[in-house]
Amino acid sequence: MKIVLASANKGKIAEFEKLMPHDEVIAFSEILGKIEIDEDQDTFKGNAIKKAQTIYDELQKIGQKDVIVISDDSGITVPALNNEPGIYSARYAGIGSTDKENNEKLIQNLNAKNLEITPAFYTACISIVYKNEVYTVHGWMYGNVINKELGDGGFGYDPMFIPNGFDKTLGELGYEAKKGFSHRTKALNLAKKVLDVIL
Ligand SMILES: O=c1[nH]c(=O)c2ncn([C@@H]3O[C@H](COP(=O)(O)OP(=O)(O)OP(=O)(O)O)[C@@H](O)[C@H]3O)c2[nH]1
Ligand SMILES: [Mg+2]
Repeated sequence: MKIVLASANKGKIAEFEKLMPHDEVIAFSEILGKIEIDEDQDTFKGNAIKKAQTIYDELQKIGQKDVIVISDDSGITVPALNNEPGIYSARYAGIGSTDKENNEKLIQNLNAKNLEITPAFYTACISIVYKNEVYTVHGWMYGNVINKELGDGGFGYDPMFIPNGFDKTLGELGYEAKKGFSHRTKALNLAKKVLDVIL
């Protein structure tokens, strides 16, 4: 069955395609074009459900009834910075900001507190909508964030994040390492169990 990803983030879409090599995975924009979804909920879960439900409803309107929609709302949390940026990770430096601008803002805020390295974690909430029922699962990845970017693998904050058990950033380690233990991998492994039950 066709799985529609309710995401416009190229980094995430590339990861989902690699994590689900046996499924027909398609980004919503290939069917529906550009849709802006206001991520106005106060949790990863709330925003993940809103994204999946919005895309599911749009597909129903054009007669694509028998689809599975999967969304991902994710971000990085730094306890020493009052849990910033958290659900605001994609727009930390303002709405429409690039990964580079968000990373610069995180570096500035770490430097303002003289933090060269401090604990941080990623959260991913994946929501599934199928036959108008909603399911959600979460995954986490723990480690430290540093006040500089190293490596150019991954996306977003990956060049600033050193996962527990490693001495390199995800930007240096690259996707093959990240996919073994990332927040998205863990959440998607649970999502696959949900799909096994409901399909
Ligand atoms: O280095 C990173 N490695 C990751 O594995 C990762 N996962 C999430 N993030 C950050 O958190 C925001 C999510 O925000 P978000 O869930 O709203 O996604 P988004 O707005 O980019 O796309 P969409 O899926 O909503 O269309 C993203 O932009 C990234 O900055 C990551 N950064
Ligand atoms: Mg978003």
